[in-house]
Amino acid sequence: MAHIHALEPQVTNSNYAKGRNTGTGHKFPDTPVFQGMNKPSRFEGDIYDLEVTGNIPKDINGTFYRVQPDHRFPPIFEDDIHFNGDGSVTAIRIVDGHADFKQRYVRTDRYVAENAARRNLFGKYRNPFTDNESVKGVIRTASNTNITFWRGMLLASKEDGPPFAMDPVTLETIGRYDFEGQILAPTFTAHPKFDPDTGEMLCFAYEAGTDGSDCAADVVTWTFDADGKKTEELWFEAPYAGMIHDCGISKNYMVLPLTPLKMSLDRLKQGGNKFAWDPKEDQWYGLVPRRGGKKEDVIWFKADNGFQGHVAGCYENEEGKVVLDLTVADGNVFFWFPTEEEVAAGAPLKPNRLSSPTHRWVFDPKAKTGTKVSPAFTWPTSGEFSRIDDRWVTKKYRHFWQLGIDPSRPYDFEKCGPPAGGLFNCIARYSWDPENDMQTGEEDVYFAGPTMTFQEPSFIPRNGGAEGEGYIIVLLNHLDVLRNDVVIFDAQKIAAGPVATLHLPLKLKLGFHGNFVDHRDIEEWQKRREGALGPVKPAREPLPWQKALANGQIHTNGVASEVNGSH
Ligand SMILES: C=Cc1ccc(O)c(OC)c1
Ligand SMILES: [Fe+2]
Repeated sequence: MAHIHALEPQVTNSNYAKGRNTGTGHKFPDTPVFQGMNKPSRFEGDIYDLEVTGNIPKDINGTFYRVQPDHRFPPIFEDDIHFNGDGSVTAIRIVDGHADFKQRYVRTDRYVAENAARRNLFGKYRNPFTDNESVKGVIRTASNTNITFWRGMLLASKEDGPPFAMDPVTLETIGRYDFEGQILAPTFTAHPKFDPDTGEMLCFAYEAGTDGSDCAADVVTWTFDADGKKTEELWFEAPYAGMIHDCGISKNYMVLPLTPLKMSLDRLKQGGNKFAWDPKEDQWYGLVPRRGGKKEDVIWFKADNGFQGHVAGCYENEEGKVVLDLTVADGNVFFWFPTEEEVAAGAPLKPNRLSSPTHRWVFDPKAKTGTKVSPAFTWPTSGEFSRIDDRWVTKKYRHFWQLGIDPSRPYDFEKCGPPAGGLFNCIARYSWDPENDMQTGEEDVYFAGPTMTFQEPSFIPRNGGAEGEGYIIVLLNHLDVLRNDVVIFDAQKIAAGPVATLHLPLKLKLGFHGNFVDHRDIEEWQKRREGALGPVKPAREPLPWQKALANGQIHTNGVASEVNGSH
């Protein structure tokens, strides 16, 4: 009798018929989204004292957190996308030249429901019309995009839902976090920003008006002071219902990049994609006053079509204008959300060949809304995932680090296949040159090698150091042997290569964002929370849209903002 494995090519897809999970098998799709480096890891566990090549600097005492989408169960739809995977958090605790590893899923409401059913119940990315009936009204977010530290807790976030709080030491999920009842909106950004001088958290949400799935243009911005009290809340409308992923903050403004990836409720109802790329639409930037602003005060700038990546720095220059530096690609980065025309034509999905330089925009707060702008200049860095020394958020900064895409370098296609997640084969420090009007500057580049790519870097400040003095910590993907390392560079000497390589005995997934947290901050908050402040309080009540749904009410646009009492 043939061994069962000999039959594998025939049985692999027994789980899918006509693109849908039939429930007859328990295997992930055979698509590139679930293969090779992208194969679900689904691992939770701990590794004490990782193997190290080189020396971990003794002055690092803290934890590097990062989060990855990692589907727990074979998806309902065979063509599911990476962005729809469950959030799974990595913690690399570094102390005294040693490093320990921990990996845990975020126990979202989605996780809990699917875990109990031992199967996927939520359908397509941000399309509740494709869900199993049993999870109607359950918060769908997978909390898979960023992990930030706030007042003694980690917040795992994804822009389609509220954040979930986790314990920074154990990675146990505490629960959905509503800022002690202060945020009842259905959505929350994956890119909250922290003002290093005031201790405030600046955050926002888009598609924020009703149930988080209305495809409308309602936007809200919030500020929390260092004591966790909400001090600002401003509701307004974006020029169109598109994606607003990252933001920049200066001392007096928040800048919201609006990307021409458009939402459509009709499309969702037909079981289609959440977003469609619109190559004819402008990229926009909303300039939002940080203090006491009214909705009439929000100024929108537009520029020729482009796809905004992540923000490096943002600050106000000597003339009081707002400078925003970020990568902007010249086409649709999210090729899995093609144009409506491409979908109608059944065009196959394929990555676009794009250039992605770093743009500098300079916005005049006295300009009229709708003003057309073009970049002040561009630095042809060709990359993504910019980071700075976060102590310089809101300030004129010198250094940023970015992953680079350099197709002129050797790549071992035979061993690695197409580069999963993009050919991020370089990491670089870029330092604006004050002698050259800060328009270009020094490039300090390290090439990973022909079988390796990087994930997003994070900066670790050196105690008492000047701007950019410290380390860069970053995940390295071994695409040939499907394993990950964590590498640490001297932040000022990237080209010199890693000072330490921490070897993981396993493969993670391609993640998105991460942050380093100094251990003194964790300890200080532990003391406060063991004392008068008390433990982190998760949300106690369902969100307004959930209550409305449970009462059979139709949750119309504006209901949530009335509940929030802000108009
Ligand atoms: C990188 C951007 C991005 C934008 C939206 C998402 O839902 C996401 O999920 C991982 C990632
Ligand atoms: Fe992001």
